[in-house]
Amino acid sequence: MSSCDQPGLMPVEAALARLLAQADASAIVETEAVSLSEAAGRVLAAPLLAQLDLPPWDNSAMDGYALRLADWNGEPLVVSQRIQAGSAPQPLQPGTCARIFTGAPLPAGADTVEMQENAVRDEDGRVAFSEPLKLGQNVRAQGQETRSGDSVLPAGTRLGPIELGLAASLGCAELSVHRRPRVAVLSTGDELVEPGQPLGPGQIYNSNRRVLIAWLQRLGCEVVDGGILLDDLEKTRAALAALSDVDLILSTGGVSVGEADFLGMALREEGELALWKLAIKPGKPLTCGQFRGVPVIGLPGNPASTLVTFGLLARPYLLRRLGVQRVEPLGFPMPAGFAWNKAGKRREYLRARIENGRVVPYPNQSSGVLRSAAWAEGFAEVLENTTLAEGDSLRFIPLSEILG
Ligand SMILES: Nc1nc2c(c(=O)[nH]1)N[C@H]1C(S)=C(S)[C@@H](COP(=O)(O)OP(=O)(O)OC[C@H]3O[C@@H](n4cnc5c(N)ncnc54)[C@H](O)[C@@H]3O)O[C@H]1N2
Ligand code: MOO
Ligand SMILES: [Mg+2]
Repeated sequence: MSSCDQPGLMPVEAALARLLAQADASAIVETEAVSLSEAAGRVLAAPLLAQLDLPPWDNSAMDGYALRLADWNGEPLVVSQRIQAGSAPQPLQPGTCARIFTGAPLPAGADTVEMQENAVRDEDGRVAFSEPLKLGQNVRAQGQETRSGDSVLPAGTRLGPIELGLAASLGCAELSVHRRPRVAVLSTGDELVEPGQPLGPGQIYNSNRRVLIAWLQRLGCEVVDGGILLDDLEKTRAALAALSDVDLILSTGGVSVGEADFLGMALREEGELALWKLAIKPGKPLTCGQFRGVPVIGLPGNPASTLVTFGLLARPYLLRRLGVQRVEPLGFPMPAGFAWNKAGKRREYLRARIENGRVVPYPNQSSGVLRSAAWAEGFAEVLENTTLAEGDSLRFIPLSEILG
């Protein structure tokens, strides 16, 4: 990644634009074929082309009777066949109708279906229709959804339940997807201990590792768990050097201006460092660069800072490397349920909920408080240099938009 020579705080948009440009330049192009059962969360490497028409043939949208409208003179019709879904009908005998069910193929010659609620059968089994009929009513025409050869999903589509269902509807058993990005997770900090171990003096449990590993897995990444990295320049250098075969090294902590902030030192010595002091709160000291050619994103260690910067910057970067075009959450406008009196230089992402139609922030917005995010339903965005009165509109970004 190129270094940043801009003084002061970099706006969030500018940082994201740089990250996405880097992602485009290092797109993961290798592909593999996966079965539909393995494809959830993966990204299409080629457009999905329809191999057949959908529906494959004209069929009935209702349980009722199929007829050829031009043959009907208003008199009751004899029922000449019964067509269930999954059967192959005979051509319609002229001047008759066919009993038909939803999803069953229309017999050749029929062009109209009347639902059974508007049909009356007499003692002879003939059918009279009580309402006027319209040509083509209740017929789902062949190809009305998709024509063979249509591109139904573009390359770069993330495959969720709907896309998998669409592929299945077209008979695709396998899809061509980008290979999973290999992402190494390093948790830096002498103070860190894994859950299950006793806490010594000055120690805390490592929570960022769990957040990132679970989140990356949801994003379809292959995770290389680098465990805890002690605050030591030589160890940092060695840990980075051992990760020469990953697509991204993602670390937490050790990026501020403290004397134990070794990530930046290692990058400066043997790679490239762009220490982007971002106009974002939490998350200001996000660090990006490369170590011996491997991209590195150093997220700030405070748990809420890790969460916000991963969600708003590292996640879009990773998705873009897979060719996903729209990678930023949209969110939606909501009225603030609070006043914001002090305009800040950094854009704030408050961990917040919606209560009674208004956005309410968690009372403790310290960047060390992960509990704020567990309570929250999303981020309330307060733009830089902005004050808010209660009722003013702000953008609310639901966590559900970024957690997958
Ligand atoms: N003099 C200054 N000090 C700080 C500044 C500054 O501008 N000038 N920026 C502050 C901001 S903003 C942030 S954010 C933090 C970022 O610091 P680092 O990314 O270098 O992170 P550490 O110092 O290593 O840790 C910060 C905090 O987070 C805890 N932590 C770290 N890793 C984990 C983990 N895996 N799980 C749970 N908690 C973790 C760590 O114990 C610290 O409390 O710097 C400010 N300082
Ligand atoms: O990014 Mo820091 O978390 O603003 O405190
Ligand atoms: Mg640290």
